[in-house]
Amino acid sequence: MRLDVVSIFPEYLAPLRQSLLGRAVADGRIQLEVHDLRRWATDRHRSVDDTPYGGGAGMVMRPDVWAAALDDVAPAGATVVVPTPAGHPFSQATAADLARREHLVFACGRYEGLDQRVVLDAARRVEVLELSIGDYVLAGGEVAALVVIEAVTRLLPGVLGNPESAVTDSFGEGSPGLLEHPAYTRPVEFRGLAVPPVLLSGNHAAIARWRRDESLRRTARRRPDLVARLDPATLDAADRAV
Ligand SMILES: Nc1cc(-c2ccc3ccn(Cc4ccc(CN5CCCC5)cc4)c3c2)n[nH]1
Repeated sequence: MRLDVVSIFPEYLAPLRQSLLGRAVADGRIQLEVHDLRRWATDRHRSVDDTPYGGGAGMVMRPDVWAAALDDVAPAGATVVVPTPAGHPFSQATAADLARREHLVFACGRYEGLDQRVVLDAARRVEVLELSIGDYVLAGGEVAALVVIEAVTRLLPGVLGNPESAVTDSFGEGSPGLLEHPAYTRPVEFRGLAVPPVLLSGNHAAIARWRRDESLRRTARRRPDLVARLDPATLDAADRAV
């Protein structure tokens, strides 16, 4: 997979060169290039923003600068991801879809976002996805790009340490729509808090049942919205008793 990120704060993307992802980049399993948007600015002040038509607070990022950047960085066949508070909700399903693509380009805006014609023009020749990572407003797209890139690249074979967990995570295929159960490790007692005895029992059926129950309880308590979406066919009699 090739990743290109365009931003006026390229150093914001430095975390992509750390940890497992950084190693995948260093050994060429992932190609990563971060570009400073100002490279495509034309005037001597290298300005990238201007006042909004129709008035309103803040500044909007200029279409000419962004279009020039995407012309260079996003060839036919690339997928352009534009983080925005107004985007389609980013989900594990979206991450799995993006993980199957060869070339992702992230257009990270600042100020009040990009002139909409940047999206409209790019969509004429590549797929453009406007994505929101949650219902809160960040100061720019860089952190959202880091979130999407991490969620996507951890699904790539050979990038994640433990391929198994990508399946059993809360929103992975392993346990559809349930939050994951609590996890424990040594010591067996810590500051007066014990590990649930079932986990020490070696009774794998009882352990699986306990984990399932805990997932159902947590999901019912913290995410009633997910419970509403659960497919009743995936709930057995014991589930219904929780
Ligand atoms: N999931 C998620 C993604 C982002 C995000 C992504 C890219 C950019 C680029 C600039 N901004 C700041 C920003 C500030 C104000 C407005 C204006 N809107 C009016 C009403 C609510 C806000 C838009 C945009 C970003 C924010 N935030 N949250």
